[in-house]
Amino acid sequence: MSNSPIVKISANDPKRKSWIKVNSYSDFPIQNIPFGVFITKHDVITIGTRIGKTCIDLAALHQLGYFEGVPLTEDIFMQDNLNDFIDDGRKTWRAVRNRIAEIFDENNPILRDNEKHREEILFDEKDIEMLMPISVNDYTDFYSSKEHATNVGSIFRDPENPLLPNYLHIPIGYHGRSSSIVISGTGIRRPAGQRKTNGKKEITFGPTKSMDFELEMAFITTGANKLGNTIPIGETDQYIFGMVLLNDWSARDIQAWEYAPLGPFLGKSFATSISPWIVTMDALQPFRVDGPEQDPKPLPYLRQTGKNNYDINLSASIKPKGKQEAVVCETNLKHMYWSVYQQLAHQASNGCNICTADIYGSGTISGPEKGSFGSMLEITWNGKEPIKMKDGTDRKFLKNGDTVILRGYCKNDKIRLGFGECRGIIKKTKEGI
Ligand SMILES: O=C(O)/C=C/C(=O)CC(=O)CC(=O)O
Ligand SMILES: [Ca+2]
Ligand SMILES: [Mg+2]
Repeated sequence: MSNSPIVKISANDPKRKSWIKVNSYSDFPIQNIPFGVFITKHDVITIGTRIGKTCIDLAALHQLGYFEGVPLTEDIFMQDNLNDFIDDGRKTWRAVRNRIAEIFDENNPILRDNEKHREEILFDEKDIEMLMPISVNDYTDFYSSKEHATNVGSIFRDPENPLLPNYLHIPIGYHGRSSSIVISGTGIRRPAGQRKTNGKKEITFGPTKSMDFELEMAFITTGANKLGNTIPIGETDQYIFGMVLLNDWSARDIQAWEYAPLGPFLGKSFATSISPWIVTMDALQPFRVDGPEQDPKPLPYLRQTGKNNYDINLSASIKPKGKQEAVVCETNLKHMYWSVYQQLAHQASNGCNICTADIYGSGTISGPEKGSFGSMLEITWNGKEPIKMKDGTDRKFLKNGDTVILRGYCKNDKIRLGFGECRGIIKKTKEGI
C-alpha cells in the first residue's frame, strides 16, 4: 500500500515570501508554520506558531476574526496544550496552516498594514517562553536505526552477532514513561540507581557514572483506531500530526544491569526532552525520500511503497558549562530502517488504540559511519574511546553542567526549514538519594 500520495498543500508553496523578515538560515520560513504553546510577556498562555523570530499568538489571531470561514471552535487556541487542536484532525490542521500562510504572505495587506492588530498578535521570540506543546497521553520508543541496534548489540551483547534475529522482521520498541517527558530547557537531574560497576561483582546504588543522551525524533498522533481495531499501513499517514526532536536521556550502567529480560526501565524513565515546536507532516512533505531496501520483505501488514522516509539533517552538541559547544554527532533521519508508517501500523497491529497526543520516538538515530552515532555509548564505545571537548577536557559520558543540544533541519534547492533546538543541562543528583 502506498502511503499519502504527495498532495499539493498551498501553505508549502516554496515561492511564497512573508512580510515578516526571515533569515535564509532560519528554521522557520513561512513554509514551516509549526505549532507550539507559549506564555506571552503579558502572562497569557496561548497556542501559537512562528515565522522567523516572530511568534504569533493564534488565539488573538482567531479572536480578531482572521480564521473566518475555517470551522474552529472559539476557544481552540486558548489552551495550554495542543491536544484539542490535534484531535480535530488533518483537514483542520491543513486549513489552519493554509490560512496562516495567506495572512502572512508579503502581498496580503490585511494584517501587514494593521499596526494595532500586529501589536496584539506578534511577539519577539525573546519576549515569550515556550511551554510543553501537548499533554502527553502515552509514549513508545522504537529502535528503528539498524546501525544503532548493531552498535548497542556489539557493546552490550555479542559483537560477532550484534543484531538479534527478530530485528529485520519487526519494529522493536519499548513502553516509555510519559510523566517525565519535559520541554527543551528543563534541567535534567543525574539519576541514581542500581548498577554493577565495571568489572566488579558488587551491586551498588548511587548516581549513574554513565549519563548519556540519545539523538532521536518523535511523531505525535491524533486519535486513530478504537481498542480492538487496527490501522492499515496505507492509512497511517492521516493520523500523524507532526514531529519534534527528542532526547531519550539514558543512564547506561543502570540500563545494562536492569534491562534483562524485560527491556529499558529506570535507566531511561527519569527524563525525556522534546523540542517545543511541532513541525507538521504536511510541512515535511517536500523532504520525503526512499527508505533503505528491506530484506527480508516485511510481512504484508508492514509492506509499503513510495517515499516513506524523511531527509532530516540532525546533530548533537555538548556544551561544557561556560565553554564552547562541540558537535559530537551529525546524522540523518533518512537512515531509519523502519519508517514512521511501519512503526504506527505495527503499534496498532494487535488492536492497541492510538490516541491523541501520543508520542512515538524513532529510537536513537545513528548513521553508518563514525561521527554519525547518536549516543555517547556508541561514540566512545562505552567509554573506551573518550572524545575531546573544545576546552581540552575529555568525555566518556556526560558531566554535571554539560548541556546537550539537538538540532534538525531539512533543505532542498528551494527551501530550508527546521525544528529549532532541544536542550537539557545535566544537574547533580538530588542530595539524599
Ligand atoms: O539494545 C539494547 O539493549 C537497548 C538499546 C536502547 O538503548 C533502547 C532504546 O532506547 C531504543 C533506541 O533508542 O533505539
Ligand atoms: Ca531511545
Ligand atoms: Mg530517557
